[in-house]
Amino acid sequence: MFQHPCPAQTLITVISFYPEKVCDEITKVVGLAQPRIAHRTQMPYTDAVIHEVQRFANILPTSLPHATTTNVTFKNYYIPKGTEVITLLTSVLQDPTQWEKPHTFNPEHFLNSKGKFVKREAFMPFSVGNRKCVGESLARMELFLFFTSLMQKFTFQPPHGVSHLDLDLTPDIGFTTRPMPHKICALPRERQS
Ligand code: HEM
Repeated sequence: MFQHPCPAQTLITVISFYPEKVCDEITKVVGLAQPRIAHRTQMPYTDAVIHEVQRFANILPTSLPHATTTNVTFKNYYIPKGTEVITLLTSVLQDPTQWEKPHTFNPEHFLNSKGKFVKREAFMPFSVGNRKCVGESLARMELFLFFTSLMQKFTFQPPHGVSHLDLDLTPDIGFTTRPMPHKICALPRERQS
């Protein structure tokens, strides 16, 4: 059994419990300027948070279906030509042999003891191989620029009178894992000169 956390739940975890470190990094590296991709290498914590969101709440858990083009024997399983194969990316993204805390949101999965960003072989939300996502570079740029821009300009919280614990964070699991619709307030941050 694998857990499929809701992307919204993960985002709320991030904005509720992790904003300070991300915002400190934004203040230090980006300031009031428009975030640029060149900032990413100087922002290991933010990069780690984004990677951990994708690991913890991957939006395409079963990747895309494929079929074998020849007869294949894989790990003692005989798979005849033409068999449809569906890979479960979550089995790798939450593999207890690969991750220190597979079922916990933990940006430290992508940081070494000195706080430097580390790549992990088992990080594969875009799948692997010849047919891996062709939009990976674009998606990764967009994730960084959107996330840092939003965190730079807003704080996020539930509507007045609603605790973040009251929000319905049940994931809408289908071909993609999506959040259920819910209301959240984006409050402009005070500009500091
Ligand atoms: C966070 C964002 C994204 C995630 C997690 C994601 C994930 C994936 C995954 C898991 C696959 C299946 C790979 C396989 O079959 O083994 C895939 C395929 C694909 N993705 Fe993405 N993707 C994202 C964004 C994008 C974007 C922005 C584009 C285009 C601009 C894109 C275009 C494609 C295309 C064309 C394929 C099919 C590739 C093929 O069959 O050869 N994706 N993606």
